[in-house]
Formats: sequence, C-alpha cells, structure tokens
Amino acid sequence: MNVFKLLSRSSKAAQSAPAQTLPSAGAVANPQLFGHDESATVSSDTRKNKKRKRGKDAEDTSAPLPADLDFFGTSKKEDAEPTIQATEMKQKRTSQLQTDIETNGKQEELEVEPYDEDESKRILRSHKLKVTVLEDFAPQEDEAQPEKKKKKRKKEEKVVEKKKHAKKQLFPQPLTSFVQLRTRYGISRRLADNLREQAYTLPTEVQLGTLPLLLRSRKTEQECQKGDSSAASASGAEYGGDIDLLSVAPTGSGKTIAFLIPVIDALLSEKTAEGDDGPRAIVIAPTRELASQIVNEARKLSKGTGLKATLMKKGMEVVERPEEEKVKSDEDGPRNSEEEDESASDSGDEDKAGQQKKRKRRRADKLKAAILVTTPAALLNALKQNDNTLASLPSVRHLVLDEADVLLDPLFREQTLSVWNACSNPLLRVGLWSATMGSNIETLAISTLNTRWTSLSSTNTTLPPRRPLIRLVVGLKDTAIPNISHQLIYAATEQGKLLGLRQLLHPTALPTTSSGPSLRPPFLVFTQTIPRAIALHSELLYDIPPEAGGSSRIAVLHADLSGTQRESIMTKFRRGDIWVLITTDLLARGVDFRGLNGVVNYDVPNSAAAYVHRVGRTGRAGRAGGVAVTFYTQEDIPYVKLIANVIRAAEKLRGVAEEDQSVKQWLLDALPTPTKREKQELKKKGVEARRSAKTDDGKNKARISTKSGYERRVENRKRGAKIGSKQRQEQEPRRKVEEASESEFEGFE
Ligand SMILES: Nc1ncnc2c1ncn2[C@@H]1O[C@H](COP(=O)(O)OP(=O)(O)OP(=O)(O)O)[C@@H](O)[C@H]1O
Repeated sequence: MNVFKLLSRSSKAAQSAPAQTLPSAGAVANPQLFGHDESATVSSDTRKNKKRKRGKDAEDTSAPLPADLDFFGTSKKEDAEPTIQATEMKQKRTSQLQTDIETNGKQEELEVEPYDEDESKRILRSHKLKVTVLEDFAPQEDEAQPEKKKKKRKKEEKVVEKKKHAKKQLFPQPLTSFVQLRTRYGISRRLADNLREQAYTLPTEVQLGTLPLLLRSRKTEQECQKGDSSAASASGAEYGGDIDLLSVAPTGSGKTIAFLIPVIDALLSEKTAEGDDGPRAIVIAPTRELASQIVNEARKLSKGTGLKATLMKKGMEVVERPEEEKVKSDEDGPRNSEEEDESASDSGDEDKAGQQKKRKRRRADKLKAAILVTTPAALLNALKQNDNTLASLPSVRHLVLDEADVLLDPLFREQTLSVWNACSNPLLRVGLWSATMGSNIETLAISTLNTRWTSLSSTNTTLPPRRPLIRLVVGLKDTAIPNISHQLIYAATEQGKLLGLRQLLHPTALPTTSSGPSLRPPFLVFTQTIPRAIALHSELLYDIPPEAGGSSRIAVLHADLSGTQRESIMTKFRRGDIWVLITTDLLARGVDFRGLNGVVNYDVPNSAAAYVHRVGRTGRAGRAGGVAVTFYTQEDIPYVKLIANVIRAAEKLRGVAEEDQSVKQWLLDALPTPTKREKQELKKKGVEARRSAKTDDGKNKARISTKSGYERRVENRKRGAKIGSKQRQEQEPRRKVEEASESEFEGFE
C-alpha cells in the first residue's frame, strides 16, 4: 500500500519502480553538469567494457538478494556496483585512462592552442559560465587639474553608476583538460601527479572557469610581452591570477579542488622570508566535518610537495605569543579534553616534561602548517590574547571562505570578519565560494574589501595596485543541481511524515509518486532540531530487519555528540556500514558522500538556500539518479513555495517538460507567497510548530511518533496503573508486618 497514494488521493497507481541508475551504482564518465563534451563518451565506452569483464569475474558473489532485503536495488542489474566503495573502482579506471592518454602520446591533442575569443565564449556559454568583473581598480589616469576636479568626480560617479548596471564580462580561456594545468599554466609536476592520482580527467564547470582566472598563464604572459593585450584583457589573463574571487557554482561541482589547486601552486612558487612562519593559507569552513574533509583533500593534493595542511584543533598555537602568556595559559591548565585526560595521569617532573612536549608539538604544528583549515570559532579562540585583543596573522597570503554565504551570515559573520581582518598582509588574496550567494553577501564582501584597502593604504604608501574582484557563476544562481529528481510530498501531519519515511525505508516500497524514481539507501534524513533528530532515530531504530543489519544500519549525527562520536559515525556512513543517517543542518553544507542515493527533508528546510545545499548532498560530480524527497505538513504550507520555486527552476534547467514537472503550476499558484518577515523568521528559528514541545492549545503537534493522542493516553494510564500496583506490592509486606505486630501486641496488662 502506498500511503501517499492515499494521502494525495491520486487516481494513478504506480505499478512498479522504474529502472533506475543510482549515484552509488558506480562511476560517472563526465563530472560536468552542462554542455557535455563528446570526447568524454570514449571513457564511458571503455568503462562499460571493463565493467562487464569485472561483472563476469564477480559472478558468483552477486547472487540476487531477496526483494525485502535488497535495499540498494541492484540485484536485478548485471553490471551495477553495490556500494559507495564503487567510486574507488571508478577512480582506478579513470586513472588508467588518463595514463593511457599520456603514454600513447596523445597529450599534444589535449594541449590545444589557446581558444580564440569566440570559441572561448561558445564553450563558456555551453557550460553556463558567466564571469563578471564586480570591481575593477585598474590604474587611474593622472590627477586632473584642480579646477576640473569637480567635473571629473561627477563624471566618475556617472561611470560608476553605469558600471553597476553594465559590468564588464570576461571570457577566460576554458580549461578543458587537467593536462593543460601543466602545459599552459606550468603548475608543479608533483601537484599535477597528485591530481592524476585522484583520477580527475575532465575539469568540472567551476574548475574550467576559475582555474584559468586564478593561475598565471605562460602563453598570455608572452602575449602581453608582445603587446597583444586585448586577448589578455578579454580573458582576464591580464590580471595574472592576482584577483579576489567570488565563485558561485552548484553543489558537488568540485569547488574544493578549484580553490586548493591555485593555493597550493602559489604556495609552492612563493618565496618565504626568514622568520616568516605561521600559516600562509587559511581555509575557513562552517563545520568541523567540512573542515576535516577539506584538509584531507589538501593533503592528497600536496602530497610530496613539502607543504603541510593541518586541521585547526583546540589548543593549537597559530601565532607566536609572548612567553608570559604561554606560561600563564599553561598554568591555566590544559585546553582540551584529550590533554586533560593525559595530564591527569602526569605528576611532578613528568608533568612539566609532558607539558613542554605538548607545547613543542603545538608549536611544530604552527611552524610547519602552510595550509590551515579551520572553523571560524576555533581560529578565533587561538588568536585571542590575554587583553582580549586578537593577534594578527601577517603570514597569511591566501584566505578562502568555503560556504562563504553562511560564514558571512549573522550567525558566523562577526567571527569570520574578525579572522579576515586579522589577516593583516596587504597582499592577501581572498576567495569566497558557495553554491548560493545572496546579493547582500556580495555587498558585504565588497565593502569589507574596500574598508580593508582604505585602512591599509592610509598606513602604507607603497601598496601595489588594488586587485579586481571577479565573480564567476555556474548555471543559475541559487538553484538546485539539475541531475537529481525532486519529490515534494504533502504528508498532512507529523504522523503522516513518519509513515511516509517508514515506507521509504522499505526496499520494496513503490515510488512515492507515479513518475519519480524510488529512494534507496544510503540516504540522509534532515530534521529541524537536534531533539527531533534523536526522537526520529529512536522511532526508526528497529525498522531495518536484523537480517539486513538491524539497528546498526541507522544512526543519528548532531552537534551535541562528541568529536570522536561524530567522526566515527561519519566513517561508518562513508564505509557503507550505516545506510540511513538522521541529522540536522550540520551536514547540509559541503560534506561530500560520493555515492549517496538520496536526501529526505523530513522537516522542511529553513530557506531556499538550505534546500539547495541539503539536496546537493546527492548527485555529486555529475552523478545521476539521486532523489530528494521533501515532506510537508499543514504547518509548513506558508513556506513551501520557497522550495517549490527552487524545484521548478532546477527542473527547467534540466529541460523537464511542463507536464512532467514534479511541482505543477496549479500547486505553485495555490501556495501562499511568504512575506520577507516570514522568510526571516523561518531562517532564524525554523517552523514554529516544531520549535517548542507544546503548542498554544497545550498539545504537541510536533511530536515524532506514530501513536495517536488516544493511544498515548491509554498507554500512560496503563503505565500509571502498573506503577501504582508495583508501589502497592512494595507496601503490602510492610502493611502486613504492621498489622501482624499490631495484632500480636497484647497490651500492657
Ligand atoms: N574534475 C573532477 N572529476 C571528477 N570528480 C571530481 C572532479 N572535481 C571534483 N570531483 C569530485 O566531486 C565531488 C564533489 O566535490 P566538492 O566536495 O569539491 O564539491 P563542492 O562544489 O565543494 O560541493 P558543495 O557545494 O556541496 O560544497 C568530490 O567527490 C570530488 O572528488
């Protein structure tokens, strides 16, 4: 029985789940979302052949599973790969392909002559890339005569006004193969090897557009010397990679390596001055999970280069602090729980020696780490000095804000800006990256850059010319990726949602809508709050049969768990031991689970941007077949239009015909449009009905449970009766003793 067929009173029965490729079912030949290049199909053919061969080898191990245990829906498919680990096989295959290309001497084919402007425009357009100069600070003409100054200023103001409306567009030389990173931009051989080891062959859109902007091309250098500067100007190469960048690209489109490659390359070519210690690049991410993922990527790319990437931890020393401060802080005691445990067992001299060792270790971290990846709060704590001021970080030349819109949102804004301002090097290059970027964030970024520049130039007269701020957008700004299918389901009540999720957990469940594919584990379930995530977890704990792994297959992850618990759950989920992970928005941003088949928004997200990021955990690197299910109840109706609009836009981008759209026009017309105030309230606190335990009428509509109020009352009465009877039983012997002793007492006669 399909519960949603009942709830939505649909007349069309869904007979069976349509055949479906899952993101976890293996590799993608082309990680790009738009303008697929035909050459990529070669690798897909090679892949098919290889897959079949391996399928033969593994015939005996792939016996079909009973339908009720076939959670991944793969037993019917001959050549599908069953788990997240399949991606590793893909890496090996594509790596082989890349090696083949190089050893067969075909590298020259990839090493194409620079595209002319028209070709560049065509490629960029087909990949839906738009590059704009937001602020240009090209050297101004000589100072005008004093009497002409007023007129000139007026003219300039007009120009600025015009510029606001018609910003200069750039057409960078598209990077069509990673081999060009070496041939065209001369990146370090080691870095190129590390990239190849990761089996990256085709650059994604964001890499195709940003890498040419952030790296310095050898060819354009020669062009500039020859005086052919018009091409260099149109492509942005005239800036020689010396720009501040604001990059908006879809979720899972490979932004991490797009910002890491230029940073690592620059660090390898930059000269370090004597005594110039401390981190030279800082990457800020909003959560520990994301920071740890970035540091892993950075380590893979900088392997063998001598550069060290470190994850900021409590107690780590980032800047040199005066000796008395160190002594004081050591006297204050250990600064994290691990140290606390260790130091508890130390005593006397051992204690001192141990502390010295720890101090050395912390300092070693500081001295060697060229790239520091951190959350804003962790770094801020490390920078705080005894007098409550912040130490500065003059060594930092590169600052990357990953998920910049959330980092500059009121929740993190103060912390992020404090760290940004602590990076006092006048040559600091800034990169802001995210899949969503409101215009308010752009304005804030511009004003921060301007304020910094004004204050720096007032104290330093020898500053080099101000670098421009460039914005790159891939696809439609603030839209969900086009390669996943969205299902927006009215579940009416909290109970309806729970029933719906239970049905999704069932491997033989019918698709939730007549047209959409069904959801298969592994998937993520998002709730609005931590207590709701915990409650949902305990409700569903026994829904997976023991033969399929039982309660160990389902877990909950939230910020109230310890760091070690969080890490262990993440590892198990990545390994494929956990199939359903219930979580809050903690995992909504940046976290990369390559083979995730779907996302369930058990509670509607707090904003359109939150929806884009949550559902973007599936369909990564161009993988198709991901499913995003969003339940909504009566309480959510005022806000659902925000999400419905995102789904419509994503399906339009994918070219879905009107009649096949999952959100019909009539629904869109019927849904109320939330006011600006409602949107702000929602973003800050979520849907009100789920915030508190009780609603105004004293009932708890937001409780996660399949039991009705009546059933719970009966249960409560039964429980009360049991407790009463137990108490009576306990009191009975005492009463008997008292009675007996009363009856035995014969009085004083
Ligand atoms: N050129 C490429 N070819 C194949 N896979 C790639 C390529 N670039 C990145 N990837 C893979 O794509 C996945 C997503 O990358 P990444 O986490 O950097 O995405 P993102 O754009 O930062 O996403 P989000 O907006 O969610 O943070 C990763 O598994 C990464 O290894």
